Amino acid sequence: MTRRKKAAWRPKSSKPWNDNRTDIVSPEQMKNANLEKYYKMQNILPAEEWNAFMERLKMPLPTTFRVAGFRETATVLNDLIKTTYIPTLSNAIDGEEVEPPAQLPWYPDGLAWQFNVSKQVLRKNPDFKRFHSFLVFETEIGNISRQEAVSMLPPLLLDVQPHHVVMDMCAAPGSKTAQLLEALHTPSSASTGTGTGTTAIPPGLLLANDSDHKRTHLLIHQSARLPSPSLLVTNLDASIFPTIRVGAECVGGGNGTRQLLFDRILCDVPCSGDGTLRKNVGIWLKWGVGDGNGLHSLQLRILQRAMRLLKPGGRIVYSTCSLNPIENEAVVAAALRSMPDFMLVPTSSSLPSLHRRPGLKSWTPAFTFGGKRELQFFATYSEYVAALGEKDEKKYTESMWPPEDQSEEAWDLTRCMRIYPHLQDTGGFFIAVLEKKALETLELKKRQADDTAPEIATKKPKLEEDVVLSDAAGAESSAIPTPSAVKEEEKPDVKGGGVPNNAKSLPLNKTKGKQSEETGGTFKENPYTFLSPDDPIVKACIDKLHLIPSFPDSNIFVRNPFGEPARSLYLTNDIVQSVILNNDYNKIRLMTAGTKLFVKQEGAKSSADDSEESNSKFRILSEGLPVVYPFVKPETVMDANLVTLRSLLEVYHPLCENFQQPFKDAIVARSSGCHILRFSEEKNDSGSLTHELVLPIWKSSVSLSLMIDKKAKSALSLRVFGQDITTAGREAASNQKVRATSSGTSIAAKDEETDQVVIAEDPEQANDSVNET
Ligand SMILES: C[S@@+](CC[C@H](N)C(=O)[O-])C[C@H]1O[C@@H](n2cnc3c(N)ncnc32)[C@H](O)[C@@H]1O
Repeated sequence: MTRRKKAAWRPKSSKPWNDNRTDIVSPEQMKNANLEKYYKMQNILPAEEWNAFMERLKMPLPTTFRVAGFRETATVLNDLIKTTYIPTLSNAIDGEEVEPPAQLPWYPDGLAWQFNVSKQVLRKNPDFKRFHSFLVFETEIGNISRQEAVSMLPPLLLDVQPHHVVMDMCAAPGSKTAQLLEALHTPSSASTGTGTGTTAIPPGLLLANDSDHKRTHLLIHQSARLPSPSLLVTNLDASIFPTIRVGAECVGGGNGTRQLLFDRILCDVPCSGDGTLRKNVGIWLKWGVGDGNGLHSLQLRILQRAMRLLKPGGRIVYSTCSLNPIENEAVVAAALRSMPDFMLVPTSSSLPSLHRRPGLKSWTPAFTFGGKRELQFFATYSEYVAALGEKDEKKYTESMWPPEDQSEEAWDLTRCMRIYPHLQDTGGFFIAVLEKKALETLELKKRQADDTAPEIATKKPKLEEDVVLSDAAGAESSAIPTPSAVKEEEKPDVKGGGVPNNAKSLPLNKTKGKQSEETGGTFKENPYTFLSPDDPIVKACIDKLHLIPSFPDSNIFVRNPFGEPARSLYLTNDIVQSVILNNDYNKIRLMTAGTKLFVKQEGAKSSADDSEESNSKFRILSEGLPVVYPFVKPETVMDANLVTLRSLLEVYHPLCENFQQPFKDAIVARSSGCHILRFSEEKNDSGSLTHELVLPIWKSSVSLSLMIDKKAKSALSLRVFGQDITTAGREAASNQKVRATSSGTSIAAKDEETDQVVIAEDPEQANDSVNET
């Protein structure tokens, strides 16, 4: 379970950007004798760097953010930051040179930024204020993600491709999940930054898991910002993550089902979090050696489980925001020794402009005994055991000590990556990249080791599943003691919650209701019921949007046992559908899958009473449009210009007859219901659109509505027209003026009072768990 610290560690209120948390810990309190003693003993740094390291630990973190979302949108927004905002942000203020935001040099495509300006500057400088409100709006709608710089690293090193089967084992609140999803939707290598376009429906999948139910909801909220038919979210203990079955046709062909093995796994495990000291200043008061010691066993079990779920040739990134070797190198070393078919990938040449240090080869665990705070260091496990009194429990395992034999090059711990705060003004972090030997290498090794090799060589190659299972068996007989062996789960029972393997070839409506039969335990999610492509609502949605035949119309599901398209229709890709059909969603605690695509337009009136019209009451969600758009016949999309966009933003329901020609005639001729508008690049006196934009509208009998939410409208308005021209935006501005005038307080003074530089806080920060970045 997560080690969540008590109330004293949390902010009293949400303070998004005020990192200098003097409300909790004064600068004088930023010291901890045990912490210093412990890390000095570990020799984490050369002596001459120690002071710089400690000084930096006491300073607030600079603000970092990432331009998020699908690659094309992100690139457009990033260009806007570079061309519109940055040139205005380098003025001297009161004679003081202000550093404009700078791109993190190691982040692909320059999509991540860092800035470090005082609140005074943000208050005084109108250009910074303008930049700030741009960031606020774009963050609220998910185009910008405020994330610690070091926390952006693990997904980059995982090198996810669209065809990969990926798992994020400890995913909540989901900032790294969002990056992984982006990579899954970006053809070509996301890590090298060469990705350009977007894959609307990638063939691979991302399974994001977290054992904390509440935090899993945050994760779902976060990842909904990037609609993906390839996403699954589960709520399980990663250290005993069950076997997932999938139709053989999705994993190389054949009949029946196979165990789903992963190409890529991120283990961003729960940790003591002392690398986040600059942000979570409460750690200065609370840090204890027991935090890391107590987590070692869980961390190791999670990593070992990931290793068993990995395909041959696959890759795992293990990461923590802790500096403690017990949670880092010790876990990696023990895991490698328990499964010798893995190697550590050298990381020194990846992301060349990132300053990092190699992993440690030696360290000395420390403990406190008898309620005393004094640390006792033990160079070996046997010294520790010898020091225990008769009544003392032998709580810790040998795996916490450095391995004696470190001659194996493939397990060289210096291949791990350590990031320290003083190296490039970040938090502290640890990353190890592990790879499992490819199938051919494994088989060759088996043959060499086996006297009966010639006989085996004539047999069919082993299934991936068999190889993994035999590895697991090997692991359990390994000489290295591990905190607790993970049992290989039995194949899940597919009868209650799943359907036969050939479900897709069965009439799909036969699956309706099946999964609702078993709703054991406390898991109370609605079932997943796939609709037949012949379902009248599915057909109406497809017809209305003029989708081409390659649209995966048999992958649409609803979340009720009866297959009633009551409110929302969701879309998966083939492999996610196969996971849903071949597993009991209760047993795998499947919280959500795929992406919501169509929703019923409440209050929509049909102009005719026939059922075809009433089926057209469903509309495409704006978030789902990027997924569907590649399947829309281009000639059915309506062209519109900036004048039309302005009217749609300024008024909630502009009348069709008030639009300019030629759009007026075109929209009048359309039936009521959902339509898609396309705006091309354009510049006029009032605004400028630098990229093609597609938006959904709803036509009632006489008027139109732009079907994006208020915040998205405001953000779009700021981007295109340089100001918030929306009804909501105008109302908010005039209310603010009235409030300021009636209280006699200027808006600037108000800012001073709140003492914040505000961009909507990311949920990670809102939850303020000490053990994460
Ligand atoms: C460091 S945080 C993950 C941060 C996340 N990767 C991100 O970037 O937003 C660790 C997470 O592990 C979860 N966790 C703790 N124990 C777990 C377990 N046994 N299995 C799965 N998740 C666990 C916690 O709930 C927490 O959300």
